[in-house]
Amino acid sequence: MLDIPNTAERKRLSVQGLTHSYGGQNAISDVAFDVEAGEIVALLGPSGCGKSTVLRAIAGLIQPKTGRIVLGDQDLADVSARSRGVGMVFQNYALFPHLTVAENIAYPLACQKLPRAERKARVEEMLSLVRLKDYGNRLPRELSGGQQQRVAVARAIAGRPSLLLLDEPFGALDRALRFDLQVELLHLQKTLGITTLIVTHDQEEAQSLANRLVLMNKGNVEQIDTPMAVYDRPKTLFVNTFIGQANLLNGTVLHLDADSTLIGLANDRTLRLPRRLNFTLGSKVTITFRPEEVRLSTQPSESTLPVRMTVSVPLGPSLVHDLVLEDGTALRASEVRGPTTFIPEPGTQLFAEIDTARCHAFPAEPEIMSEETIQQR
Ligand SMILES: Nc1ncnc2c1ncn2[C@@H]1O[C@H](COP(=O)(O)OP(=O)(O)OP(=O)(O)O)[C@@H](O)[C@H]1O
Repeated sequence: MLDIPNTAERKRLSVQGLTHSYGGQNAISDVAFDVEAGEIVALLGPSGCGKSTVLRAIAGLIQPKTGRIVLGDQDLADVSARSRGVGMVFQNYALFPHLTVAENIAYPLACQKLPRAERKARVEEMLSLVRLKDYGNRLPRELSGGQQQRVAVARAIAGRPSLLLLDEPFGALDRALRFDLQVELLHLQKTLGITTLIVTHDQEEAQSLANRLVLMNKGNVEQIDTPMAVYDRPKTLFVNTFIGQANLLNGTVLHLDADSTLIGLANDRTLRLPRRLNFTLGSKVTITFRPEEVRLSTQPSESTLPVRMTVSVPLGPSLVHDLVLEDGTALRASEVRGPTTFIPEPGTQLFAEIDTARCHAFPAEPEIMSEETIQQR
């Protein structure tokens, strides 16, 4: 990898109160977040939540109804898409099919009216950077998907943008190649220090690439945090179920003490959380916990819930157990597999102990209660 100092001026991106609608329907509402200079942030959320709309507004491809976008100390409201100093990479590469790799990379430089000699040097530099030194004379169709995407990245950064926007850049590639390109992109981004915003619906991609995640749902931002904080301390039920797997139990607040809360579950079962929840007595709540926070045993104790084994599946180093509670609610438990790990037969009666210190509680949401109780993505 080349050492290229000062390829672009590092700039902070600030998105404030961004709202946009298509045909009267709000696609995004009051979206606000910052990307620090040189930082990589992922915009993450399910299909249709408004991620691309945010990206398009930042790139200047659409004019938002309200809100401000500031790059460095410049408000971009009156700056054309071309003059924003933004490099973009899309899922479908969008290379010019009739131009060679080198000509594709040189294209934005020609638009910038960079002198020919400098253009040539910059193309060489970019080809080295994305490890395609000997491919300059090929046409895009003579490259693999991964190589084409590397050219798209090279073209996006050739003009030394101060902001790089990536919209599902590896969505069309298979898993192994995705991973390789993610590692490469990280390396490139660190080398160049370009402020980067990546849009993805793939939580693993977001978690492995980004310093911070912006979680979007139905046009709104629900949480902005580091990947670990989002996993460990989700602020909403949506975030909790979208990132990683979560078991959901519906219950009612039965009793509140100074340092514990008793939750009533189906079949007169109860769960005691070791803290006072911020709910009133009688509130309907949804209690969540991760599969790795469930321990199974063959003997009941005061704090266990009876469960019946549906199936146990070995997944690489772990063993994943699908279970049902007495009322039919599905429950998933996982454990690290060892040489002596016991794999119970389907139908076995077991007892689940939930790590109540790590449970989260949210106001019950009727539409989620009627869905499958274990959310898997
Ligand atoms: N040009 C358009 N005209 C009308 N509605 C649109 C247009 N573009 C997007 N929308 C709608 O706006 C909402 C947000 O779309 P957007 O493309 O920003 O979502 P997204 O999170 O990027 O989704 P995906 O991951 O599927 O690309 C969706 O409901 C979508 O149907």
